[in-house]
Amino acid sequence: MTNPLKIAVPQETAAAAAQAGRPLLQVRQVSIDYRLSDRAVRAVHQVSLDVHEGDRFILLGASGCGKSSLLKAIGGFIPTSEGSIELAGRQVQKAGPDRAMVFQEFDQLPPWLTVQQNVAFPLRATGVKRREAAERAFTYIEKVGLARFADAYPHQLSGGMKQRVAIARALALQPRVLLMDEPFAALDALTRQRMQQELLELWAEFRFTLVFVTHAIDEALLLGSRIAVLSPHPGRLRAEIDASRFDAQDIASPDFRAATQRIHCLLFEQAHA
Ligand SMILES: Nc1ncnc2c1ncn2[C@@H]1O[C@H](COP(=O)(O)OP(=O)(O)OP(=O)(O)O)[C@@H](O)[C@H]1O
Repeated sequence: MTNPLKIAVPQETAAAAAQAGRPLLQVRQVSIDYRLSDRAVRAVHQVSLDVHEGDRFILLGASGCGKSSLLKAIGGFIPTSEGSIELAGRQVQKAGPDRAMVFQEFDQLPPWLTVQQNVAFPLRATGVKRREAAERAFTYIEKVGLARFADAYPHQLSGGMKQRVAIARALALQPRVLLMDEPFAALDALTRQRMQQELLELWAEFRFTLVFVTHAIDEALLLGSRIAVLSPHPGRLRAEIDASRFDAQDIASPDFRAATQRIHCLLFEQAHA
């Protein structure tokens, strides 16, 4: 069955990029500094990454290593100090609907809007007609299993349900890249596991390109097809790991444990470097 709501890919750009064999997202020698009143803090130092169409790309590192800063720069929310970020061959300079973001916080949904309105609102803001926005919003609300809650307000939902709404809202925009900043970190362990599984199911259906920030090694191995391990403060690219062979059934396997150990060593060694 064809899916009319498959993530939209501008054909000419995608074809051109694919023809040139270029990654969808190119991060080149990017550094990010924050200016404080008396000094500058370097959060990210000369990181280069290639993210290809359909990748589930993980930015993994200890707290404070600059993962969120890098994600925000990809989103166009903060500037880089040096280097460049290109999406489909175009320089990222500001935020845009081609990069939808899901955050960790449960309060990312305007509380005065229903679930349906929360998902439809950004679509309307990007010029989608009212009826199409309503239909598309409801389709994605169904996809995340919240059809019965379309008229509920955020305060009537659990943390996991709010994150599902945030995911539906982001996917409904049909972005070129879905950016997720530790979206499950504030959930209890069981809900987190369920959400990870659901995210993989959504990916299997829509094959979106995902850039996902986490500090949890098991989450990175489960969700990622590729993992960029970042060293601590300022974040530098320490290693890139292929994680495409793992899924939920592998968690107890020797291969999964070995990969966990290897990443642990990378993080541990660098912490003492
Ligand atoms: N707005 C800001 N102003 C000044 N410094 C900042 C700002 N945001 C982040 N930083 C600093 O930049 C560094 C990287 O922060 P960032 O939040 O990107 O790291 P992170 O790896 O995502 O951390 P966490 O996992 O704890 O969220 C930290 O030292 C942090 O204190």
